[in-house]
Formats: sequence, structure tokens, C-alpha cells
Amino acid sequence: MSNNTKWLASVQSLEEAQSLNGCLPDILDMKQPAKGALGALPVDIVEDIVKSVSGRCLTSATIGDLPMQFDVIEPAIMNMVGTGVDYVKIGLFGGEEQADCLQALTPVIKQLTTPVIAVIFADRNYETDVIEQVLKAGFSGVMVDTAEKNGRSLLDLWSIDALTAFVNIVKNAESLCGLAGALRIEDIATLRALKPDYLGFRSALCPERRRNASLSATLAQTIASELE
Ligand SMILES: O=C[C@H](O)COP(=O)(O)O
Repeated sequence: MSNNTKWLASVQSLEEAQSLNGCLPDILDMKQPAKGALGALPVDIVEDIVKSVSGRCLTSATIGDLPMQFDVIEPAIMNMVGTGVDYVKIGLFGGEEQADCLQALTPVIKQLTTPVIAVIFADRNYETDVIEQVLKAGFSGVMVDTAEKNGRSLLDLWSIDALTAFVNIVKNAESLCGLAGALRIEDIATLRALKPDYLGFRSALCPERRRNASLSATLAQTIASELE
């Protein structure tokens, strides 16, 4: 919720996390890109990374690309909370069950001390009041990302007007606001001008934007410098 846009880097292993020791992001995010947009890493790997980071930056972890069913999502949130991560991120993949699932999750999310971030997707369809539903459900932040990792970026899918409206609604609700989705280093200046709290990166950290490959600390350094 500050005026300076920070950055989030998604890593898929302890080795990748340690390769960023010289230029840690504001949020070190843990996910398994090969398993989807928000593919989950095993909890023991998340625990190892949280220990290795040891409070030098914030951490987040995703729970996987899961159906919008309370009985599936609630235990996955609790498992990830148990790792000691600073934020848990859950993807809202849309569909008829989503509104009921959000309602059922509300008391769980509100009583957790670990903040939970909702991720919506620029390439999914939602009820028109989805952001309001998310804000009411007690999430500490809302990110927009892309569900299909097919090369189309957030800026290919949403206009600047739509992004501005999103950032303003989320920030006016005093909730954290993040933008992600195959962002390119060249997009940083445009997106930063909208004043989101975070920009999130995976593809841009990887040589040739191959998000399942290993990330490059040099690309991470470039992103960090752009955001300085
Ligand atoms: O949360 C940020 C995501 O990891 C972004 O991944 P991406 O840049 O490959 O779309």
C-alpha cells in the first residue's frame, strides 16, 4: 500500500531462491510453474525456502490450480500457512461454484493471522462484482495474473483503463494490489505509473521467457534496477 511499486519473483526451488541472495525481491514467491499458473510446490520445499530466506524479504506461496471448492481449498490454505510463509496466494479460476466457495472461506480467511491474497485472471470470465466479493471475503490483497501461460501478457488482455480501475478499486479498499501475467521488463515503466503495490514476475526472470526453465539472477538484477 506504499507509493513505491515493489516486485515479486516466483521461484521453483531452493537453488533458485538462493541464486537471488544478491538481489532479493520484495516478495519471494514460491510456485511450481510446470504445474500451472499457480502450481504449488511441496510444503517441505516451501519450508526450506522460508528458513533459508530467514526474514530477509517477505515470502509467499501458491496452493495450486485448484477447483473452487471449499473442501479442496481450505485444507490447501492451512497446509501452506503451516510452512511459515508470509502470504498465501489462492487462484480464483471462476465458475459457478466460486461465489459460494468465497463465502464459505470468509470466516477461515478472516481468522487467520497469515494474510491470504486472491489471484484473479485476466483471461478468465467472472461475475461483474468479483472484486467486491473478494474484498468482502477478507483477503489482504488482490492480484491479477494470466491463467494461460501461452505468451499473452496482462497488457495484451486488459487495457490501461481496465488496469487503472482495478488498481484504484483495490487500493481504495486498503488492500494490497499486484499485477502479473507474463510481464516484460519493457512493461515496467507503463505499469509502475499505475502505482500498484507489486509487479510479479516469472517469465521475465527466465532466459527466452521459458518460465519452466531456471531463472537468471542477471535478469532479476535488471528488474530490481528498473524498479529502483
Ligand atoms: O506471480 C507472478 C507470476 O509468477 C507471474 O508469472 P509469469 O510472469 O510467468 O506470468
